[in-house]
Amino acid sequence: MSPSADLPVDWLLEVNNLSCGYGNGSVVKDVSFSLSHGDIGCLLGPSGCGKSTILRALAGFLPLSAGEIRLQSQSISLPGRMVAPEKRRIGMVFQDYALFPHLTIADNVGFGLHKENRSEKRQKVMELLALVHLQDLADNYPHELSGGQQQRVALARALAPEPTLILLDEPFSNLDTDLRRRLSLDVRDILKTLGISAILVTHDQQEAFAMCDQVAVLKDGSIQQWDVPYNLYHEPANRFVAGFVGQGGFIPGKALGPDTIESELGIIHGNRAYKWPQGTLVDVLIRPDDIVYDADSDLKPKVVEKTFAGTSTLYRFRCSEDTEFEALFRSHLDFYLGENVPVRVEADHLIAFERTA
Ligand SMILES: Nc1ncnc2c1ncn2[C@@H]1O[C@H](COP(=O)(O)OP(=O)(O)OP(=O)(O)O)[C@@H](O)[C@H]1O
Repeated sequence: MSPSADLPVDWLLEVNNLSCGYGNGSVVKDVSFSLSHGDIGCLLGPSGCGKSTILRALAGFLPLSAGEIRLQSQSISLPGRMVAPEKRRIGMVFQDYALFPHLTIADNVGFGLHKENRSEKRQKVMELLALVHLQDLADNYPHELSGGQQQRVALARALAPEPTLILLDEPFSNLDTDLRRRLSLDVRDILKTLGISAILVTHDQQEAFAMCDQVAVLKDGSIQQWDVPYNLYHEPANRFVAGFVGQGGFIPGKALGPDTIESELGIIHGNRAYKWPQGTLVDVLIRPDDIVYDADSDLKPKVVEKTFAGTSTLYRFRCSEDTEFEALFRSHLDFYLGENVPVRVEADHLIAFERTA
């Protein structure tokens, strides 16, 4: 859980109004967020939005043009002043593992350990390898391991110097879907067990939601919302977040009252009051799980697309040219293309934005 806003917080990481980029241009603009001790944060967004650039600034590889980065209340980056990367106590795990091919797994993990004597080092390395379930492969070489195993070694190596913060740059993107799901949960467990905070960069929102306590959704170098996954999905701050996070699309509507909207799907009541005057034209977010099958409903949109996905089927329905939406039904509810299906809206969260065009 994140601390409540009215309590004084002992932040591990504070990023205040950070701007940075390459050459004279700013790629990241006025980014601010804070991470508390033991939390896992995420930078989520489309390709090119600046996720890795923020990570490079956190690691100390990129100077700031404005703002400040503080770690454990110490300033580590300001315009014109940076603590060197190796002095930050920040570990990194990359997409391509970046293991040394000529070193054994044990030597890879122990590479950054300089203070310990030989036997202390071996003991620490074996403890870390046990943590990532690879103690039996200590004397093997990287090329003898699978991608998932190599990424576990990379994590163990990053954890060895006991960093304050770990940065994970798309660490699972070279792995197949099943493995990346399992490994992301394993990594979360390991970090939580050790109480180590992390920032994960990913464009996979399922991974972000499963692994992280706080997520920043980025667009064009700016944070659109920094929040817990539940709020990003159910309380998106703007239209971009609403469209980027989760499935769903917008249908046109008209405000009848602060929490009531009239649309081709009927009157939609919500859980929040908006300040629009009555009659305001709005776009309402409809998620596939907001639509339920109801044999008694008079609303009977037509199936225009159908995607079978095993236990469920995703339907695309059309009421009119302006009003199309998706619905996810258990696959025993089997309808044919062109069929008119009785449905109704069952949305706990009313998400709508004033229509701009
Ligand atoms: N070394 C560089 N020199 C100049 N421009 C760069 C450099 N690295 C990245 N950029 C530019 O900065 C912008 C943000 O890149 P960044 O790698 O931070 O995006 P990203 O969100 O991590 O994208 P992806 O998900 O594709 O990795 C892009 O427009 C990119 O072209």
